[in-house]
Amino acid sequence: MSATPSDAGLQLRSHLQRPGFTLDINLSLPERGITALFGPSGCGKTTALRVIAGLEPTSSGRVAIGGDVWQDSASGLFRPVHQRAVGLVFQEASLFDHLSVEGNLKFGFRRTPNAERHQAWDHGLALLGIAHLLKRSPPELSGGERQRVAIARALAANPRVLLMDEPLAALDAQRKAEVLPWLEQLHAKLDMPVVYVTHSLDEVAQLADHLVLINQGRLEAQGPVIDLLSRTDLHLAHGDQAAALIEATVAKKPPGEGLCALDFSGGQLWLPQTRAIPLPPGRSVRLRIQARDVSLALQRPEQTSLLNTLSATVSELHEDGPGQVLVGLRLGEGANQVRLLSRISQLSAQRLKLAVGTPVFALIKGVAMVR
Ligand SMILES: Nc1ncnc2c1ncn2[C@@H]1O[C@H](COP(=O)(O)OP(=O)(O)OP(=O)(O)O)[C@@H](O)[C@H]1O
Repeated sequence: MSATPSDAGLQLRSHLQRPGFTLDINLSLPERGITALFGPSGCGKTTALRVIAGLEPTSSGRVAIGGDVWQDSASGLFRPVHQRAVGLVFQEASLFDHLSVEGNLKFGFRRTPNAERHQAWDHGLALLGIAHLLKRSPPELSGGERQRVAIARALAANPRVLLMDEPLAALDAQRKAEVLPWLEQLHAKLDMPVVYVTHSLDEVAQLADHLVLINQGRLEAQGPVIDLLSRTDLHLAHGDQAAALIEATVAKKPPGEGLCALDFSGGQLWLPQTRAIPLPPGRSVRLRIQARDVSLALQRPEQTSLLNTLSATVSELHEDGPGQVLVGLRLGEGANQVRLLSRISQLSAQRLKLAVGTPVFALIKGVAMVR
């Protein structure tokens, strides 16, 4: 069956009943990029991943990728896990200790047609940066290296979809930071959907292109991660972790020694140049701006050490915890408008007489370049 635009990605419709838990979701995921499944513990993220993999035979519904149907309760079709082209990566890298890294990767190849092996081998080694580890055995690898080998092994099977269940959860902060850049490039370099279960908003901000929010077995929202993180009707925009993401481009001219300028449709942001080699002009980056790092003023402050002050318009106001207000802001014009969040005290909002439509200046104390 050939793929049509409507079914080119991954379709998942599942109804599954357990004592005290029901999964009832209907998802349509893009054919490329990283989709993060996010939600509280026990909401059904791992179960959704297992349904895609064919590990939950009691689930009724439909699973299809690119027009290839793996499960369809209406016609009684259920392909078991070994007949679904899925790459699986778990919290703990389940490598064979008695085999070298090379042996583990070759095991991943066992169902890959010979003609496809050479390219998949080179691709996997380069993508995960593990060519120098081939002769080692798994006990001789760090936790981060083990996970990179586990991902390469999952890719060696030439899957249609890569399923990752909290692949960084068992690693300490330093190892996580070591593996994240490798995961980050998967979204651009893999020609397949990656479904990524996580508890970490940092990982969502850095890795995800698309976000699926699950709550108590049900779909709360799904869409591009940039849209969802700043949607004030969703819980992610509230509380101390609230932050907006902005896609920007490195500008041609640095604004000063040791600084980097980033253009986006709402203006320009300046950041300290933290890398020894300056980022090339035109390079796309993703920025994360926390709501608590955005203050508001009615006039542009003339004398301030802050690097970034942007004109914006108040688009929403919501009470957000005791004495706090979450302010939704719009920057830029028309279809290219960008959303930002600001969390200020209720007293400040009253003093500034903020209302929807008030023009303000957003004073930005911190900007993190997350990718
Ligand atoms: N093998 C099982 N048998 C019975 N119930 C299960 C089983 N595995 C999970 N559950 C239950 O199903 C529900 C969903 O679990 P699931 O592991 O999918 O959640 P999760 O969102 O991945 O959680 P976490 O973030 O804590 O890993 C929970 O109520 C859980 O207790």
